[in-house]
Amino acid sequence: MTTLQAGGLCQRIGGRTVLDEVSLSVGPGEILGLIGPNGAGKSTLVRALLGQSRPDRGAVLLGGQPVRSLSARACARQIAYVPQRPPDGFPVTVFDTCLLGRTPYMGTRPRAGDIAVVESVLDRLDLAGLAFRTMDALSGGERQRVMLARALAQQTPLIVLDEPTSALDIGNQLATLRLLADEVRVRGVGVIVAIHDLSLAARFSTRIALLHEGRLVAEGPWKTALTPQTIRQTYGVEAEIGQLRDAPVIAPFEVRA
Ligand SMILES: Nc1ncnc2c1ncn2[C@@H]1O[C@H](COP(=O)(O)OP(=O)(O)OP(=O)(O)O)[C@@H](O)[C@H]1O
Repeated sequence: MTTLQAGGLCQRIGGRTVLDEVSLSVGPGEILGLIGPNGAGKSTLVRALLGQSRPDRGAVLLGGQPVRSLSARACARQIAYVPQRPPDGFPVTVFDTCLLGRTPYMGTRPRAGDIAVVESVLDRLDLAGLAFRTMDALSGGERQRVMLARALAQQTPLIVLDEPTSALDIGNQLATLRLLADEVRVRGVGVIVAIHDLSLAARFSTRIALLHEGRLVAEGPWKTALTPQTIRQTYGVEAEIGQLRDAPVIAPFEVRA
């Protein structure tokens, strides 16, 4: 199985340091929850991990190879990506959008196996009823779930998701994270998920990476990475941390004066 490793990533954009010596890795069977306030550098880090940008310093290795040395097809066979903002809607059906996830394996046309994978993923995400609706005729949350379906159809050992639950109601947020946890448990994939909900991040991640002003300020199990001190330091809020039915609950109360 494939491991994604980043070492010493530094990036300056517009005269500001947005990534500062960031090192992390994710391998099979892990969910790394990437958290941090707005502007902390999560999306910038995700772009570097995917080989979509070239950091000023540091390296990203995918399966031991520099990610930017791999062809788009080789990369897409190893990492699926769910973007922060699904495309606004374009007149392509949900089915064909998911079929795009099979592109790294296809010749000029899909085979029966590709169609079967897409059908099965749409069933699993309860999207079969929308299969022949076009993307521009979907709600924001439905579009976001189709992007997740496309990533699952890609059947990669790694999945990187940038705020995949931002447009979802609480039921679909929970369903999405449970589905990722199942992928990790059943298929042994490795997941990096950037997410703002600290309770869900703590509950579903095997490790948390907390970014602040481009620096990794804490990394490890949620109980050590998410403390009242680290939350105060990064978000500027006073938070209470508790548990309900064994699930962590992290509630913000006061914004620090
Ligand atoms: N093209 C750009 N030009 C100038 N600044 C940029 C550019 N892209 C990103 N930045 C800045 O880099 C910083 C990190 O942005 P990034 O999108 O990685 O943050 P984030 O942690 O994903 O934030 P959010 O939670 O709001 O999505 C921000 O201050 C942002 O304004």
